[in-house]
Amino acid sequence: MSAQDQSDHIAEAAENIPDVEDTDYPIRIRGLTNAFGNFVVHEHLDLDVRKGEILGIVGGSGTGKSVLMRSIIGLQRPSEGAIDVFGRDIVEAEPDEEIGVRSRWGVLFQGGALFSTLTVAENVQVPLKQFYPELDQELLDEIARYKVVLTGLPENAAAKFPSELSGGMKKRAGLARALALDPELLFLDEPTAGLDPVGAAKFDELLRELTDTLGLTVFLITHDLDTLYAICDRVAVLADKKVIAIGTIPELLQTDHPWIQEYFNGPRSRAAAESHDRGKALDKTAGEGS
Ligand SMILES: Nc1ncnc2c1ncn2[C@@H]1O[C@H](COP(=O)(O)OP(=O)(O)OP(=O)(O)O)[C@@H](O)[C@H]1O
Repeated sequence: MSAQDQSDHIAEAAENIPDVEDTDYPIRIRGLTNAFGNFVVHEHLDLDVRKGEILGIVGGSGTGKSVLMRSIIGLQRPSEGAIDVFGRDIVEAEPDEEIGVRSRWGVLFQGGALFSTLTVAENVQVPLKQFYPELDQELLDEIARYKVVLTGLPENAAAKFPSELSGGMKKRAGLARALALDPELLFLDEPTAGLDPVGAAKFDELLRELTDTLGLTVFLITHDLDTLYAICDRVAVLADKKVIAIGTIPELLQTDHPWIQEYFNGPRSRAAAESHDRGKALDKTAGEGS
């Protein structure tokens, strides 16, 4: 497809995005197609992310969850389609062009992706220096310390290198960096992968708490069924190159797509659901007793 054709398709898709108050849906995607050569990952995919929600993104391995995230943050130019973030067109913008939204999101990539030669504080300061080069070092240090503590790390973790941290601490440090710019939108790619169940549950708890207190909207790629039950408001399912369903888990269970049935009705999902229900019952008992 020529560059002109590509632009025409994108412009056409953009017209299909209804003109609503952008704050209701910080992310709106219409007709997204991503392909690598002849291999099509997404085909005419639509998705709306609601303000204030934690949206879980699930799908089999290779269904394009990470590619979808990369498209939204402008790291993967789609072959067709429109992606609006806070009402700004991401697809048409050049990667370095200042379009006023890049500082409004934070990203935690798969594996944390901390710079190994920088301390945690210096890692947190990377986006700050990029967007606010005029900030003096004293203020940078203060902001980094605050973000470190915000994510539940001890203050002395700020001076440590990633190699000196446990897996769970590294995830928190990555989260601290993702929160450096006080974003409204947070993208997380499998944040609890590799954590033990207790560490994963604590990370989930932290994420829910931060989402509610900071008013975040969260795009969360995960394979972790406990995470889906514990903290996601809705779940979007990627299959057949599209978002085939989106809703709460009970709503998804109403659909008869085989992957959804297998995923949410399988033994692992039932165990996660039961554990979640037990947790809620215990919370209720504790609440009544106090
Ligand atoms: N830069 C690239 N070049 C070629 N193919 C790519 C590229 N990036 C991703 N792909 C392919 O696109 C498909 C979707 O990849 P993606 O990483 O988004 O999957 P995923 O759903 O996140 O998978 P997983 O759950 O295993 O992490 C895969 O088949 C992958 O090999």
